[in-house]
Amino acid sequence: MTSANSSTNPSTGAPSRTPSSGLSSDPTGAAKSPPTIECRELVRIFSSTGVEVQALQGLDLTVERGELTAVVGASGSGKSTLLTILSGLDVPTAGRASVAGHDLLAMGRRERTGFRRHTVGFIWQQTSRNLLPYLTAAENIAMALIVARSPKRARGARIGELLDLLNVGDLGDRLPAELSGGQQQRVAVAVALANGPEVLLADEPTGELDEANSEMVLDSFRAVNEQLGTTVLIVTHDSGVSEHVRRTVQIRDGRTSTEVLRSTRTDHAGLEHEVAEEFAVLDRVGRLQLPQDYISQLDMRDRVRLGLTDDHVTVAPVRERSSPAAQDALEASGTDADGGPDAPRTAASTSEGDR
Ligand SMILES: Nc1ncnc2c1ncn2[C@@H]1O[C@H](COP(=O)(O)OP(=O)(O)OP(=O)(O)O)[C@@H](O)[C@H]1O
Repeated sequence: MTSANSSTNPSTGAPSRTPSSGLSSDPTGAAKSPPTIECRELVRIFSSTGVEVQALQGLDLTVERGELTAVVGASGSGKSTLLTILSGLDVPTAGRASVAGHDLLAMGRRERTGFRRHTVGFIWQQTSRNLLPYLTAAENIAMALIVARSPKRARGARIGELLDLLNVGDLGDRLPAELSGGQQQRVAVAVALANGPEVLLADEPTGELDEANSEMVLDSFRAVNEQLGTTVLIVTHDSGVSEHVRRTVQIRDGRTSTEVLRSTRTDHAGLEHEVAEEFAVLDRVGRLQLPQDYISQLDMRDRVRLGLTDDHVTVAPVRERSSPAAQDALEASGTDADGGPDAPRTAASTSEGDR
C-alpha cells in the first residue's frame, strides 16, 4: 500500500516525526536537533554541447541525525548527482542543501575543504577507488588519519578499533589485492570513518559484490550506524538494500517519490515482526508522484480527477465519453464513465485507515 506520509508513525500509530516532510518539530514538544541532511527543491542542471540535462528536479530530502537511509532509483534518476552534492564535490544549480549545519551552496573554498576533511566520509562503488593499492589495510587507515591530522600517538589504537568494528581485525597487514571485494569495501568504510565524520555517504557500495559480500558490507554500515551513531546515506539501484535499512527513499526523475519504512512490532504473543510500509512522498507544495504501476493499471493519462472525503483523497482516471464501447464496458462494471463518484479508488490516499 502507498499512502502519503504526513502524519502518523507506521510503527506506533502515533504522530510521527515525518522524516521526508522536513519538519523538525517534535510531537512530544521536546527540543529536537536539526536534521543532519536537508535538501529543499534541489536542482542540478548539467549543460554540455548545448544540451541541458536536469539531473535533479526539485528534490526534497530530510535525514535526521543517526538515521541509516538508502536512496534507491533506476540508472539516471540522479542518485550519484545527489551524493556528489552532499559530499561537497559538486554544487547544485538551485535550491537549498545543508549537511551537519554546513550550507552547501554558500560554502567557501576553505569551509568546503574542512567539510570534506572532517564532516563527511565517502565510499565509492569501485573498490579500487577507495584504497591505495600499495598500502596495507592498516596503512590505508593510517593515511586517512594523517590527512585528518589525528594525533600520532592515538593512531595505532584507532586503527585497531576501526578494523575490529568492521570485522576485518585480522586483515590489517594485507594489501587490497589480497582481500576479497567485500573485505576491501569494509576496509574502505574504516578509512572513511578515520576522520570521525558525522555523516557517511556511500555510492553503490555493493555494486561490484556478490550477494554474500553485499550482505556483509551492508551489515557493516548497520554496525557503524548503531555503534557510533554516524548518520549513513547509501545510494544504490539495488532495491534489496531496503531490507538492511529502516528507511528507503526512492528517487524517480530527479525527485523523491516514495519511501519504505521498516519497523519492528511485537504481537499479542510477544513475538517481534519486521514490518515494511510504503509511503508516497508529499512535498511542501502538495505534489506527489503516483507509482508507475498504478498509473498503468488504471490507464491514467494527462489528467485525473481528485476527490476529497472526510479523511482521504481519491485520484481517479478520467475516461473519454466519446467511445460508446468504452462507455458500455464501464457502465457494465458499475463505474462512472468520467471517473466520478463511482470510480475505483486509486493509489493516492491520505486516509488514516490506509496507514
Ligand atoms: N557531468 C555531467 N554532465 C552531463 N550530464 C550528467 C553529468 N552527470 C550526470 N549527468 C546526467 O544526469 C542524469 C543523472 O545522472 P546520475 O549519475 O546522477 O544518475 P544515477 O541515478 O546515479 O545513475 P547510475 O545508477 O547509472 O549511476 C543522467 O541523465 C546523467 O546522464
